Amino acid sequence: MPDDLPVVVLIGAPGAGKTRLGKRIARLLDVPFIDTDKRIVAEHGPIAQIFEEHGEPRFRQIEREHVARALGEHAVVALGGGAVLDEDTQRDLADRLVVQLSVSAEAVAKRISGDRRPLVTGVDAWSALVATRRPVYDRLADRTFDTSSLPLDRIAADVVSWIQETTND
Ligand SMILES: Nc1ncnc2c1ncn2[C@@H]1O[C@H](COP(=O)(O)OP(=O)(O)O)[C@@H](O)[C@H]1O
Ligand SMILES: O=C(O)C1=C[C@@H](OP(=O)(O)O)[C@@H](O)[C@H](O)C1
Ligand SMILES: [Mg+2]
Repeated sequence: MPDDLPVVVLIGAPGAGKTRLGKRIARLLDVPFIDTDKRIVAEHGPIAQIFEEHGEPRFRQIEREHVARALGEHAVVALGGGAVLDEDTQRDLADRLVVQLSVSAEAVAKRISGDRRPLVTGVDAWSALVATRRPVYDRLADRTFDTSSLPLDRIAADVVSWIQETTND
């Protein structure tokens, strides 16, 4: 894998586990971990506040800048769930190794209760959001791993094995 490209990019629904699993996958592979949302928050403050004060389009603009930068770094990169809506990001992801993390509505319900994500106000809102995005996630992903029922460590190990098989070909 070239030094200036991500080892893997994680995409998928909010609550699928991109942030948590990304951290574990990076640790197992001994490479840096980048969560684009974390960088956005460090620079601009809480995501809910950006949405409130400047609106979603401004958040997507800021997000695109951070995604573009992260996609040029050697790391495990976890994107926010809506980052793939950007057409430039879709183009960029076409030649990166991309893993989609998926989760069922039943499993996500527990994970998103009391959530601070502005677009995820409940399971119905989550389901509607994911239904519109699913074709994009599916089109961009080289492989999908479901996170609904297995423990995080097991999924991280499965993703790492797959990355190693794929990149050793
Ligand atoms: N495989 C899993 N089993 C149980 N809980 C999980 C699993 N993956 C993620 N979670 C939980 O779901 C919540 C959302 O995970 P997070 O990594 O923030 O998702 P994302 O970044 O995809 O929105 C966290 O509380 C996390 O602990
Ligand atoms: O799905 C979305 O549009 C969003 C998902 C969040 O990230 P996670 O998918 O990591 O929760 C975060 O980027 C923001 O609240 C918007
Ligand atoms: Mg996340």
